[in-house]
Amino acid sequence: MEEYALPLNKPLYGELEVPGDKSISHRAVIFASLAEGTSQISHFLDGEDCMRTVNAFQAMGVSISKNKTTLIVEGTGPSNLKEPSIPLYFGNSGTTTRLMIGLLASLPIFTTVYGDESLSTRPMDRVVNPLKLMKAEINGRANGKLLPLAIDGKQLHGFTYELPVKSAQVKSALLLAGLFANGPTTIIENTPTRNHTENMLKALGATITTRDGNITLSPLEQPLEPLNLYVPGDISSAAFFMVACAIIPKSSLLIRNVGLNETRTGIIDILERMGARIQTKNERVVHGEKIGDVSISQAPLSSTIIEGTIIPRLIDEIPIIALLATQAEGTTIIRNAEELKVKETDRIKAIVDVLQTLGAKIEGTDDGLIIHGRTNLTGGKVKSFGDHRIAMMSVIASLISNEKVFIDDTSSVSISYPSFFSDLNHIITT
Ligand SMILES: O=C(O)C1=C[C@@H](OP(=O)(O)O)[C@@H](O)[C@H](O)C1
Ligand SMILES: C=C(OP(=O)(O)O)C(=O)O
Repeated sequence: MEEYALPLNKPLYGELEVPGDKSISHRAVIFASLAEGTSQISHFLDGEDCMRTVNAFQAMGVSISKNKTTLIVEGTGPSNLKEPSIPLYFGNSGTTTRLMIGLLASLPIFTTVYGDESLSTRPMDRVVNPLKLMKAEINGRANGKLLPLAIDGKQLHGFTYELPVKSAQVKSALLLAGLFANGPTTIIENTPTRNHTENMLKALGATITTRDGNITLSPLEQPLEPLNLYVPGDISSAAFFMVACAIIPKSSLLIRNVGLNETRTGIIDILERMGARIQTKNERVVHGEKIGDVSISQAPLSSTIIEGTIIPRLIDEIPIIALLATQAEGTTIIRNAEELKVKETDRIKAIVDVLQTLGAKIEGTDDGLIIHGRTNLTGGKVKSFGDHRIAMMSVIASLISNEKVFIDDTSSVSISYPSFFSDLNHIITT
């Protein structure tokens, strides 16, 4: 058990820039590798998940070098990607896996892909089944539902597909496959999910239209252009400190250069709605993505209902939003968030387990959570289930608990936020 003897209830104060956005970092490596020529990606997130994507392209012969958080990618173009001689290991990263399955299915190479224990339980049929409709040849455990998978890549058929799950990973996998198909691909999305793939494809010269939830992509006729990209700060990482500031008295923080793409800013809407003092400033568009500074300070909070189209706009922030709700007056209800059950762990169960242990009044439902606030959190021994977002939520909970919180393992923070503890130490007042 690790001990969290961080200064309890000390305000957070100052300025900070969080590491690059995980979703954009993955996509930047993929498109830079598919482009022909040299790309430069600065403020890249060098967390474990994004490095899995880097390693996959290195195994296919792409030269990628990293100097601090700047990546130089010598894109080979799709036809020069080599067949990897060993299986590709995707660790804990759902995004790497789903996106790469889509791409690999459409390239003329044979690959096998696998992951860690958590990833090996996560559903892959959500990408494998539609790819099979495009005539992909993919086999794997449980009839292709689970890793490991063997992918016999070939030219696929363009198609029209209505997404049955609210998932940007599925959408992106099919768009990547569609880039090299023999006709256009249309994805119908009833609830908008993060649109970084579409934004980047547009910026790099692909023919793609997005209207009323219909995304239509034409196969590439010429190579993608190399990128020169600054990756905005990850709002999903900033969310931990936004919430910490909202619940610790006398806190005040400015987080600079945060990605403010509207498909990701549900956390800001919820903080505003619950009464936190939060403002975005200095908004601008950098390489097709909105970016700005976020200032936040503590204020009395009230409960809310979180459901419907906002859910994909804050899906990864639900663990920290649950903690926020324990500090708000009244009952907060989260619905339509069944996707939480197939993340790194069943996050509905994990959130309830951690917060109940710390004395919160919280129950899980089939598609969300009910949280009765406001409660003073006690200390206790909690398990993070090897899930980075549960570990970081538990650390923030320790900051407002009356007694010490012991967390079994926090090493998973390096999956999405390797500098989480040093950033926290930087803004914590002593
Ligand atoms: O496309 C992406 O980069 C991501 C999409 C989301 O997953 P789903 O598409 O499964 O909802 C999110 O939870 C994940 O952290 C990153
Ligand atoms: C769900 C997440 O990531 P992934 O699906 O890429 O593993 C996450 O980062 O919270």
